[in-house]
Amino acid sequence: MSHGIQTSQILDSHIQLLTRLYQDIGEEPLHGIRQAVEGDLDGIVAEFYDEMLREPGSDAFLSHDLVRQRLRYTLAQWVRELFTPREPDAVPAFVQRQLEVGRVHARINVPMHMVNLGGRFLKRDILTRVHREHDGDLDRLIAVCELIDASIALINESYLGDQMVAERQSQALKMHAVSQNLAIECERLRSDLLDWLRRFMTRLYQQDQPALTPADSVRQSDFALWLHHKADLLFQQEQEIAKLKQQLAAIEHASERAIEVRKQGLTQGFFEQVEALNQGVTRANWLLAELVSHTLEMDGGRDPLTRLFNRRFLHTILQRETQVCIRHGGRFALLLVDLDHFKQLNDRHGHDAGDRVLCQVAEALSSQIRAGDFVFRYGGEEFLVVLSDISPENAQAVADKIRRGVRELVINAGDATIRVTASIGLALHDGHPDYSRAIGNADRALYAAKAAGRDRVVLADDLKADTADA
Ligand SMILES: Nc1nc2c(ncn2[C@@H]2O[C@H](COP(=O)(O)OP(=O)(O)OP(=O)(O)O)[C@@H](O)[C@H]2O)c(=O)[nH]1
Repeated sequence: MSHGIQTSQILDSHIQLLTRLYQDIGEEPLHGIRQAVEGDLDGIVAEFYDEMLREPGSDAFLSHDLVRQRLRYTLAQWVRELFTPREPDAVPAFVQRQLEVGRVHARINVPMHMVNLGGRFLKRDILTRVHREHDGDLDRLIAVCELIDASIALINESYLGDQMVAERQSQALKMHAVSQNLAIECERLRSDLLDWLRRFMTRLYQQDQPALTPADSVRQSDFALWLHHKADLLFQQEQEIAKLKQQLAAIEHASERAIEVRKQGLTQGFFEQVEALNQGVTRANWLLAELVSHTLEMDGGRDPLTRLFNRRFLHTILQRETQVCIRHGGRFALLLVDLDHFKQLNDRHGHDAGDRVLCQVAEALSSQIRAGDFVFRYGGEEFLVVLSDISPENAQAVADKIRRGVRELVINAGDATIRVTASIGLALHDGHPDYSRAIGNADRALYAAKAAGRDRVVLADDLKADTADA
């Protein structure tokens, strides 16, 4: 998931603010606050939890046993850390930890008003204790408010950034069809450039001394206007757009040269120039088509090689699966499928053969799952299968079927035939609101499958130590 929304400027201002805050409050008052809090940290956490659970809707992300256990621990840590004196060089790491809290909230889908409410409960509880311990010392009370507010602001900032990205992704998923307009626009532009070329050539051939005005320049074509005014807004591939602009400049140059040499008649040099112009236009049209098809693939969230989903919609899909499971019961399963010794395969048979293997494995995976399941290309030779609403036994059976399916593939690579195997880590969603736990579990199971000799399925639940973070 992208965390790019927190621009460095915003981060810097948070760092500066907190650095100043810690300096202004000073060590001694902070120790005092911490002492007052530390004396009854369990009480503060318990009250917080009880109060939050009284809020309608909070059980969706608070009622899981692991959350309960972990929350007690992490909240206590958070409070302790907030009121610990901090040297300026320790502030950036502290800021990063607050941002991470916001990201977890976004992943779990905790509504922001709940976070703010939590902040208010904490403030009230902590202020009460500091007031009692320090005889209502105003400076300390203000320090408590300022530190909690600054930290909640950071958490919310990062939460909003991630929610915005998630919202954009789910909009994009829904609006996928709209991007098809781009393909139509691309066709129109390509034919516009060809039209320009035809008009230009007609003039060149008809007139010995072509009197071309600036309006005849390729710069004035729809293609050029679109490229200079709109392409930057539509596409993110700056380098490709820059190439296209260079190509347009080359066409312009070739057309000016063609006018010059035409003045000497229909010479060999003229025909060479015409040929250069033709090639320039063909290349520009090719570059445009590449740009658009790449964008359509990215927009559709598809991996260009295998046509499987890329990671783009992973967050949206897993978050929805998690919510469905929490609301309606049932479990989903994750299979992390990694091809064995793929590097060797590439080295022995070449990268193209490796690509062919990936495509066939992708097809095999897609053919083994039900209509409501998803397959993602998760990384180079790694795939993630999401099996929705499935029992542990059935998930295990699908995983085995997939493993056997990969094993049975015979892929032709020139003279050779290639066989592959896959290791699979299987994890069932355990009801925890943060789906990244299930991914972590599948990852550990995959690692165990590799370590145990590959070409096998390992179930995360069978691993002894579950070191996942809640
Ligand atoms: N042909 C091809 N190869 C790729 C692609 N993406 C990643 N790879 C290659 O996949 C290989 C993965 O190698 P490793 O991560 O070392 O894993 P491995 O060789 O499969 O070994 P194990 O996973 O331990 O069994 C690398 O050599 C990558 O270059 C791709 O799109 N096409």
